[in-house]
Amino acid sequence: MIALFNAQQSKEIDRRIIDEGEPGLKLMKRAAWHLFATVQSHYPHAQKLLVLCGTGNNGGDGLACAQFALLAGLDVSVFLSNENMHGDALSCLNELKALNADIRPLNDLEVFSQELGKTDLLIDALFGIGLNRPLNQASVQLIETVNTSPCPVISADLPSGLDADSGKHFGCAIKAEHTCTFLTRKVGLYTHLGPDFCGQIHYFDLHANLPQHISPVAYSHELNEWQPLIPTLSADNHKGRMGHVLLVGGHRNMMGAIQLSASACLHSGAGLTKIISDTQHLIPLTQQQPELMCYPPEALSEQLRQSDLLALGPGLGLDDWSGQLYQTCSQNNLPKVFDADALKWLAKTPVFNPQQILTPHPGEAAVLLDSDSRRIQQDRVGAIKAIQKKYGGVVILKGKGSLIYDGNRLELCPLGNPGMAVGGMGDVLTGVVAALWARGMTPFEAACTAVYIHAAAADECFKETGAAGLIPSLLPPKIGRLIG
Ligand SMILES: NC(=O)C1=CN([C@@H]2O[C@H](COP(=O)(O)OP(=O)(O)OC[C@H]3O[C@@H](n4cnc5c(N)ncnc54)[C@H](O)[C@@H]3O)[C@@H](O)[C@H]2O)[C@@H](O)CC1
Ligand SMILES: Nc1ncnc2c1ncn2[C@@H]1O[C@H](COP(=O)(O)OP(=O)(O)O)[C@@H](O)[C@H]1O
Ligand SMILES: [K+]
Repeated sequence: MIALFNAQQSKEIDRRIIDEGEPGLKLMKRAAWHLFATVQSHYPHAQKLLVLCGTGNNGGDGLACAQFALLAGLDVSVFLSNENMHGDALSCLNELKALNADIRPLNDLEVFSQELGKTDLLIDALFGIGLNRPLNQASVQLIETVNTSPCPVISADLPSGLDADSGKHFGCAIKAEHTCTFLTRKVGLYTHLGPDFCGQIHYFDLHANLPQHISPVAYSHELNEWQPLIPTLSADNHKGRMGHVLLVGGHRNMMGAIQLSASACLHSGAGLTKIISDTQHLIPLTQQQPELMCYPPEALSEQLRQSDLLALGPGLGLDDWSGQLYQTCSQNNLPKVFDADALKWLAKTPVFNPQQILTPHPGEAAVLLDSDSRRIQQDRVGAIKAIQKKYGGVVILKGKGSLIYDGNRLELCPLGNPGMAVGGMGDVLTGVVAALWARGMTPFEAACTAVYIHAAAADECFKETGAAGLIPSLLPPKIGRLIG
């Protein structure tokens, strides 16, 4: 399990550690030592190092790293955005000056660019967690110069330009091959655009005693911490114990959506997987997957009485046919998983219900909050909390760094890959969530376990097929194996 913090908490932790007697300069030197050790282990042949330093303590990390590199015999050039430094960063600057280091002001982008062309590796120490406003034009141009150069980058604490809280950037951000992050793991490294900019993340606690009473924004676990929570099967197991799931959706032309959910639900171990769908789909659905029990819309009320859990939305549609099914389902008090079009129906007449799991992607989250997906992505943590507050239950906000929130705990799943951005991938997740909840897990555990297993199955598949070959129908058998 790892804990994820935002910038304000990270600053508070930093301050407390210093207040308790650990000098800031010592922490800075340790951070710099890890930066330099990362240079040595990942770029052992680098001879010429360029260190890009801002005016804050992030710049201080860079200056202290420059000192280690210089003492180790590397050819080091330091570019300073501004000489206006203070505190520990100023001490590091003075130490470096005493070594007659090559320190230059960043006042000519052309000179910087030429130097970068002769460099084996860049240390990015321009901005850390102190970045709190949009970058000015000069900083944007500087970062773009770095990003268009072939020179590899190690970022100190986080890629400069990235928002430690949300994973958005403040105009643009440095694209690093490695990011060495210190004291806390920042949530923005793991969600939204963060993973695109960070490269490989290395965490260093700087041998400090982290204060325990600051609760993190979110946690992240390993897949194998969720798997043991899946109920085990007794020798005299029978299908009545494994949950009866009713899936509702699959309007005309959208049979595939409900079919994918149903297949995932079956492979996740549900005792009975039943479908209410367009009448024309009933025979093909059964022919393709004989284990499924398929019913026409007229059988909905009867089947609601005979099921443990309802999953509503994949391929449901938004017309009268869909609306009638939605009305009947929403009035029923079975536990419910809402996905896809069901979320759009829910947004029309919001109801607070603790017995539900909502699975929006950012576009659907925007509908639920009457917002737009760009704003959702810029503050995914804020968005999932707002949805949960408005609608209740457990919410899964999908996308890179999928979040799961129950009003109390926030989990971030770091697994998954961009090949998952293909129609039908979310329908598969719905089936897994429904099956695990119906099998007796708590809704939060079912949601987390399903998200991790779904993403892990997609990562496994990606290794075999690549991104383009990763299609949702390949996932259910892999999901079955991961569930066991
Ligand atoms: N004890 C410590 O002091 C430690 C600090 N550490 C480093 O210190 C960093 C935090 O240091 P700071 O709080 O000084 O923050 P930063 O080094 O991120 O920089 C803040 C500076 O950048 C300026 N700034 C913010 N947004 C800007 C923008 N858009 N355009 C131009 N300038 C902007 C601020 O006015 C301020 O001067 C961490 O990220 C980490 O790298 C680590 O060395 C761990 C220990
Ligand atoms: N870039 C990505 N990285 C990780 N996971 C992703 C990425 N893009 C999509 N996903 C995952 O793929 C699934 C897509 O779901 P969704 O958008 O609802 O698809 P659909 O509605 O077509 O079934 C979600 O689980 C989401 O988290
Ligand atoms: K940085």
